[in-house]
Amino acid sequence: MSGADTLGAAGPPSFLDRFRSFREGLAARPGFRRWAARFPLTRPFARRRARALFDLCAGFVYTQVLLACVRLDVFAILAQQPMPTQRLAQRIGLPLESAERLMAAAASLGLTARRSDGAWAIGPLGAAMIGNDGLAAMVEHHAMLYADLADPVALLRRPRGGNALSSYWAYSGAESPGEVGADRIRDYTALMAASQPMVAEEVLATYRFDAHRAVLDVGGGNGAFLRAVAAEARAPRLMLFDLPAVAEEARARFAAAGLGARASVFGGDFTKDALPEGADLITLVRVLHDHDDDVSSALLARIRAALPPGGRILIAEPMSGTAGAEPMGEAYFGFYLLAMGRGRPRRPEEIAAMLAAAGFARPRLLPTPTPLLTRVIVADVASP
Ligand SMILES: CC(C)=CCC/C(C)=C/CC/C(C)=C/C=C/C(C)=C/C=C/C=C(C)/C=C/C=C(C)/C=C/C=C(C)/C=C/CC(C)(C)O
Ligand SMILES: C[S@@+](CC[C@H](N)C(=O)[O-])C[C@H]1O[C@@H](n2cnc3c(N)ncnc32)[C@H](O)[C@@H]1O
Repeated sequence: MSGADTLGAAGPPSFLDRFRSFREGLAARPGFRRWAARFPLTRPFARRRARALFDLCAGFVYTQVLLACVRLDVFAILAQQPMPTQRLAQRIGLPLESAERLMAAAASLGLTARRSDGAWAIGPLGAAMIGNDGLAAMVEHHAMLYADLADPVALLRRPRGGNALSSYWAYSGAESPGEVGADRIRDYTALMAASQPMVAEEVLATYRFDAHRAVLDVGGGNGAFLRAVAAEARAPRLMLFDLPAVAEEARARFAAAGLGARASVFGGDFTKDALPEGADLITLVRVLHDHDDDVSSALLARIRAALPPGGRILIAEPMSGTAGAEPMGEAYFGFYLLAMGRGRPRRPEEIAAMLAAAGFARPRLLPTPTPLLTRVIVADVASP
């Protein structure tokens, strides 16, 4: 992986920069836009831009169509059996006209599809929601995010914290995260466990855990990730560190899964407490981006201190600058974490630099099947 981020580096604008600036200068002129929308050679570009800008204007409406489908369980119903509007309306408890309106909207977004016999069926994007309870839970919990984003400029101006999301993620605003009680961790821990399968699938498709003696998952939630590892890899012992209230839940879940003897669970606060030793691999799954640079760097140093020579760290989370999924990092997680009050999505190069500063060597970005969902970086303890 290459070195530090070069954003903001001085230097003359490139040829491409100058071309873009010329092009956008033209596009900013209403008269040119009018002409380009009619001229056959520029018309396709004009239409594409109009559509892209319209999608940005309408994004909230689209997401509410999705939310209505999730709340009314439309995808599961249509996946079971396509049906005409009348029957669907009865099934989801909507007036006929509203069901027709919702289905037409959902079909235009690829969530459902109208068959040639007039019945509604699952669409390509609705099909991707089937069996993914975590995604449905994410869609539901966005109500808090949208409430916090109602005035985005105010959100950008005010000191961070004091939002719906910052109280939901109780550790993000807490003076002493270690004292956060069971009632404040329950909802986010359930959301993380529900959405963990889509992340674990990506990590397990990317990295083999078999070669390790013991894996410590720091910020491991109720243990969903480690249970997925245990199902694939027989060898490693399982170790989990999280806030005391979360750790208690993880302990109960491991016992219920028959993994009580294979798993050791530790409660604590990784901003203050040392991490348990004994693992040759420490994982951070959807943890680093939650924290500002000082806390993240200190956490990496603690992880380094807990690892033996030859030990390894694995970081799995969505990252900035993911080709083909740029808005996921910069726009979605950038603003999500702003509303949460802490942290930022980082580019792989930035994480690599933080790892080097904490005493890790050979950072590698491993290819995951769906980089939008998560990317994976591993690095090894540097030899002295
Ligand atoms: C046979 C023929 C002719 C054709 C085949 C067609 C074909 C190849 C179809 C492909 C089917 C396929 C494989 C579809 C795959 C679809 C996938 C993988 C869809 C995935 C979608 C994932 C989404 C929308 C993920 C959304 C994730 C969100 C919103 C995550 C939010 C996470 C949050 C808020 C995390 C919070 C934690 C914190 C606080 C930041 O730490
Ligand atoms: C976004 S969740 C990710 C959970 C899990 N790794 C997953 O991907 O499903 C972040 C986790 O870090 C834990 N955490 C946050 N701050 C912590 C701290 N100071 N000490 C220990 N754990 C902490 C949270 O309790 C939570 O379980």
